[in-house]
Amino acid sequence: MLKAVILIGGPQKGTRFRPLSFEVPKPLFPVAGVPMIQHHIEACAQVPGMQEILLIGFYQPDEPLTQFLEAAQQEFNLPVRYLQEFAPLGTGGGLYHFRDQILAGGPEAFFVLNADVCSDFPLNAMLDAHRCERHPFLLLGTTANRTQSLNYGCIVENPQTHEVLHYVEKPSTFISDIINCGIYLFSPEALKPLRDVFQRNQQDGQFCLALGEDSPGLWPGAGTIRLEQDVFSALAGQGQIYVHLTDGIWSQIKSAGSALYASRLYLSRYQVTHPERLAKHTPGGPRIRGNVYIHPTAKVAPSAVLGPNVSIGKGVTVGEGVRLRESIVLHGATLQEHTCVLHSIVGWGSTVGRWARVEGTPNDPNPNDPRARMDSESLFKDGKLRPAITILGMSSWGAQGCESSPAGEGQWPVGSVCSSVCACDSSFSKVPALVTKCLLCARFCVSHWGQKARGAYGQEGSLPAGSGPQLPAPVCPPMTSPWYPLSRLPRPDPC
Ligand SMILES: Nc1nc2c(ncn2[C@@H]2O[C@H](COP(=O)(O)OP(=O)(O)O[C@H]3O[C@H](CO)[C@@H](O)[C@H](O)[C@@H]3O)[C@@H](O)[C@H]2O)c(=O)[nH]1
Repeated sequence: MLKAVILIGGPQKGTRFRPLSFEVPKPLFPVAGVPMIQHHIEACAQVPGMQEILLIGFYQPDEPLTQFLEAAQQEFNLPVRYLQEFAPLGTGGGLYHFRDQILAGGPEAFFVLNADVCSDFPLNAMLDAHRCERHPFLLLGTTANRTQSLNYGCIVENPQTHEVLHYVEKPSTFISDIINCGIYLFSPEALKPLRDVFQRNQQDGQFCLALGEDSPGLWPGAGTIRLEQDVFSALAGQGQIYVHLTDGIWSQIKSAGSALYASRLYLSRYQVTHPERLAKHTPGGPRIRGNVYIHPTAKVAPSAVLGPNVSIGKGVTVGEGVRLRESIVLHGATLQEHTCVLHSIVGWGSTVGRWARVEGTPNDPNPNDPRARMDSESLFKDGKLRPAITILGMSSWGAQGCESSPAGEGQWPVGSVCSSVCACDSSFSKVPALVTKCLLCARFCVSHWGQKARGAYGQEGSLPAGSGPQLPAPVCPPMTSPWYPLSRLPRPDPC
């Protein structure tokens, strides 16, 4: 009997995924048409002997999460339960805290999966490897180039036995090109080292308290366990941790750009795993190029051209003559006639006006380097904007375009792009506008052509106070360049 645990983190995690993680918990963000962790659950459900899947995190169990769990239980005919940590317990703390639930029923082993990875999940191969030797810890490893390996847990293995001899989490200098995929198979004995770390942390805590020190600054709290540093690094070279190497698909999903890349990987995998999810060209239907997912409730005009690598969510409307490529269009969005959307994510309920062009810059791994991985670094480096996909945030006013928005300055729906002079009577209304959220400080912004494109954070054209997430003071960099690829939006008609 087997179990699986998916580490889903919580609201404080996933900051690089903003603004998309404001609207849904990051693990539920749709990648290739289904929530990110549904890919994990599907893979686990296919392992013979899988009895239960546990999600561990520190999200409040809200409606979307509850609905997702119910739907997953029905679809996979397996118990899928959420266990909420009382506080962020790190990657190992939740496993120790909920050890009784994990070990209930006596599983021979349990998988542990990070939620924010995209993979073909070679779980059966890992299980075969585990059953030969029954080591307490089996890690899935893959390769990365020298520079990018520093962003991951790095593994030095014995090439004959695959024992992990040395493990360093995100080293500052090169250690190894074998990286930790965040996918593990643990035997029940793996929980013993976690108990040792827990007890040691408790003793450290008592020591700190005895010194009268403020404990949070000095020790992480008895419950917090970092699987990578506290367990893997500590036990490497002691015959307990082994690595199973894969050359299958794998990528982290940290930023919105990496979600688009992951969507492409999963869409191509659907050819083998779920061909029924891929749209096919039918007479009288839209033209489909390459791998495209269209939710059955979406309305797509026959003259639209979609693909490759497009995912269209529930209730989306795609107008006549629309061109969509390398993009995700989320629930309830509307793409009006002749819109062109490339390398972008169009947020929930957004409207892109007629003839608008929304284009991001792909930042995929270098195709000439077989070991290259997706970079998920910050949007700005050395004060300069790095190439990135375009994201339109969610529309707060539902699926309305600027043309039909309520009159008055600052009344545009977030996420809309106005392609023509709009009906509202504001000083901004005579030029095409993009209404979005600042990717860094999450304030609402309206960017316009000309001078008003700059310095618009929460000032001119901003949405009414209280309409967005209340966050601390903004951390926007100086506006040395527009933060959005404005040059790619349609220019206003000079007349
Ligand atoms: N339940 C729970 N989950 C957590 C917590 N903290 C993080 N997680 C979850 O644990 C996973 C790892 O998150 P991070 O701590 O952000 O680590 P990382 O930078 O993604 O690096 C990890 O994954 C890499 C592969 O993607 C590894 O290479 C690396 O070694 C490490 O395991 C994510 O799925 C995250 O949601 C926590 O306190 N509680």
